[in-house]
Amino acid sequence: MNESRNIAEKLLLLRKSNSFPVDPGRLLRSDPDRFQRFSARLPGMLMDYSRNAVDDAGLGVLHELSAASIAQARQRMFEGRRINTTEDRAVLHHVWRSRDFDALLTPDEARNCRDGIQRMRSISSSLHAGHLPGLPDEPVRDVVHIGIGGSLLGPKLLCEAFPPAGPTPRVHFLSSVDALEREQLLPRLEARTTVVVVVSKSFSTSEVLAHGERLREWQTASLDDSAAERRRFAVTANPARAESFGVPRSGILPMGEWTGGRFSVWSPVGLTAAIAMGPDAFDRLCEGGASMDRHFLNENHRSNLPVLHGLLACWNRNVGGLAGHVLAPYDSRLAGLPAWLQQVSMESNGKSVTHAGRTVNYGTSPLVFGACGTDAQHALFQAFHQGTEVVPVDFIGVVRPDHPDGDAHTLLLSHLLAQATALALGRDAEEVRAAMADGDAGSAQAGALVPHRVMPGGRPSTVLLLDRLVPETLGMLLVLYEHSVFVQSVIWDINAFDQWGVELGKELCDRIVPALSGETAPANDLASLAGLVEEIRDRSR
Ligand SMILES: O=P(O)(O)OC[C@H]1O[C@H](O)[C@H](O)[C@@H](O)[C@@H]1O
Repeated sequence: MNESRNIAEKLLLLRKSNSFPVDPGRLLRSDPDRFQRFSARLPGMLMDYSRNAVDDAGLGVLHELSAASIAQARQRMFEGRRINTTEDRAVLHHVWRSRDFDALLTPDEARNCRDGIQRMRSISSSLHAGHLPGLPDEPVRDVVHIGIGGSLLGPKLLCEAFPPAGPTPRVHFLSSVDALEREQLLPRLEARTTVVVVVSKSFSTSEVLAHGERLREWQTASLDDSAAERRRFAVTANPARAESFGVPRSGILPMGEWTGGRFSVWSPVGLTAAIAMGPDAFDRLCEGGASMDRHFLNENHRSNLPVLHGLLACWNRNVGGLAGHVLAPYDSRLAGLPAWLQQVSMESNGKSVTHAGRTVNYGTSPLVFGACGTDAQHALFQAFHQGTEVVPVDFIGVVRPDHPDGDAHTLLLSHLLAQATALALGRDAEEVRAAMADGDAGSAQAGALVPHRVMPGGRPSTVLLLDRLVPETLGMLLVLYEHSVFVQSVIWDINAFDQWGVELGKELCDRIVPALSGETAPANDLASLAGLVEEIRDRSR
């Protein structure tokens, strides 16, 4: 019997035992040392998981059940085994962080990657400085990054976290096939001072090609062919397609078949980010990420941040029966983090069959969402405090601000701590009445308010603190999440590295286009759409 499947099933049994989960409010009130024992540290980072619904016994069971499976799966990934079995691929995105290409790649691949990193460095260094590579007299003021999913979310997050220090180069992102954004952008750009970076592992994604073709047309309307080509770059695992699209070979950077899109920001897929933050800062990001890889590989599971984070996610999902997971970064520079993790978690672990193809009887990826605190407090948090769904929250804070307003920063971090505390401890009827004592708590009207003001508490959360938001700590944070998601996949016995679920929609779309544009009637198996297709066509006349 498969051991990983046993872990998830045993977690379900714990849920039925009624001893778990444990109210985190009760745990915090009864154990003054809980913070010390339920927190883990790395230089530059702290994870406080004391507000989770797990006690020593539960944590012990989690470690006991999972230790061997995690160690084995982790070793297989870092040894370069083909753990993405449905696509028969190794999972090697971590080599872009360690840059130790020779250990796991063929000599040709290693050479190609090293060359790719060097060219990425020199291209990004010129563009960061505001001119075309090798042509200091050709200014560049705008960079348009075209990509979707894994070919966009990581670079966008990094560009928001570490934007260029000066007014240029300005960075723009085009993803959705909705053309409005693009058509509003183009009149603001000048072809001679703009470079286009097309990022697509397959170089066949329809959204990306649609934008790419339009941008290519826009370039050639005002530039000769060679000037236009010099302003085009591509990152892909399919260089032949990029070349026939019109990107010169010197502008095509590799990403490797063994780099999953959602884990690709460390590879040349991060070119736009390296242009914005500068190549040195990009290297520091990768170093931070590599340090988290080493920690994940070598640290005892009891103080191993990705292992603990992943196990707690499974605890919440399978023992707590909780279907959501919220990210609340208390730093506007991390606004892109929820969208990035959404893809990393939901595309990796949004699966219902085990490696062996058996349908699971336990929950897998939670529904990940989130928004920056404190904005989220004024929109989402009411439901987290008093709603019928309990949603675990990751609070992410940065201890030292990069602005001079210390009072504002103290207020920001106080909000973070207050929310985590209120979720865990809540406020019972007696406390509500006491809090109302100044007013007329005894009146019938006030009494009727009490149930509305009771906060159930017992709601789990984790606090992740970065000393500062610098490339190294963000690299660590992203890798913490990547490996947490991997740990969850081990417990759930699912392949985190394929995404077959996105295929059917793409195939259907290809067949709907001719019907919607009036060339054909919807095929028989799409008859359920005939009414809608007709309505849309009628209404667009
Ligand atoms: O990089 P591309 O080949 O253009 O793919 C872009 C994205 O689209 C696909 O549909 C997948 O769902 C994503 O995993 C991928 O990141």
